[in-house]
Amino acid sequence: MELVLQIKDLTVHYGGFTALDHINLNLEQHTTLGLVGESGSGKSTLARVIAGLIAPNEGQILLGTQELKKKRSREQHKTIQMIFQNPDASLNPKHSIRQILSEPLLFHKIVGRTDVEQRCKELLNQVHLEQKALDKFPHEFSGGQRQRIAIARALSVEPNILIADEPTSALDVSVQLSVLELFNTLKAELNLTMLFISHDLGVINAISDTVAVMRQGKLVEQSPRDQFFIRPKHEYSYELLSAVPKMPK
Ligand SMILES: Nc1ncnc2c1ncn2[C@@H]1O[C@H](COP(=O)(O)OP(=O)(O)OP(=O)(O)O)[C@@H](O)[C@H]1O
Repeated sequence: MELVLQIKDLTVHYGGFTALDHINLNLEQHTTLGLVGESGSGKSTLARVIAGLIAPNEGQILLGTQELKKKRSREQHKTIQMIFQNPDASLNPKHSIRQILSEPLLFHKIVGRTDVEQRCKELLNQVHLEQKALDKFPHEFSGGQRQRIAIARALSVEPNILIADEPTSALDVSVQLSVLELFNTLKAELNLTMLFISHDLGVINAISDTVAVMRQGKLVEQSPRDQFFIRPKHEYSYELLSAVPKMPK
């Protein structure tokens, strides 16, 4: 299997506090890596460094064979897209859904002007929203629908890697499952490569091919999903698993 992303000895300090401590992690093409760990273990920091939102103090990020530096090219920015816990982080409230979806399509020259409308409709279709959504604004949608729009926006530029940071955690329990199912459908349909962050082991079990565990800024385990849930390698993973009252599946 081809490695699309390699993280080598990645370290991030916030002042005197070490949020990431020499992290090594590999992401294989067309697979989903589930990143799990307690609150404050460094999951979001890792996601942000990979997405280029924070510069690391030490270490390397390799995209294929190319090293991602602090200053990234437009192409490199396009390649890794991120979905946040709160969809509003990536949706401008003053813009219609048409504007929200067309802007990255045109900026990154994914399609020409004449094809933008059609591509926006296809993107909405992909996230199971109706085409009439194009004329509306973010506040006219529910939280789950807004997350679908954020997903469509991230997918619009045809990224190589999608990072989803707790994408269902801020949603009502009733819609969490449908958004998770959407991720699973998209994963299969589009052959996505994903880094999927969640503190919820049920969610991790449902979406991941591989599971990585973080604790206090360190990566303590990276194992195939089934192995992690049946026979984890690290003592801390056992602790996490035994803290869950009842696992789905
Ligand atoms: N900008 C910042 N300045 C200082 N400390 C920070 C900053 N961002 C995060 N931290 C600290 O770094 C540690 C890791 O935070 P991070 O958000 O990466 O963890 P997390 O595993 O994603 O947690 P959560 O699940 O609660 O989001 C935490 O102790 C946090 O308080």
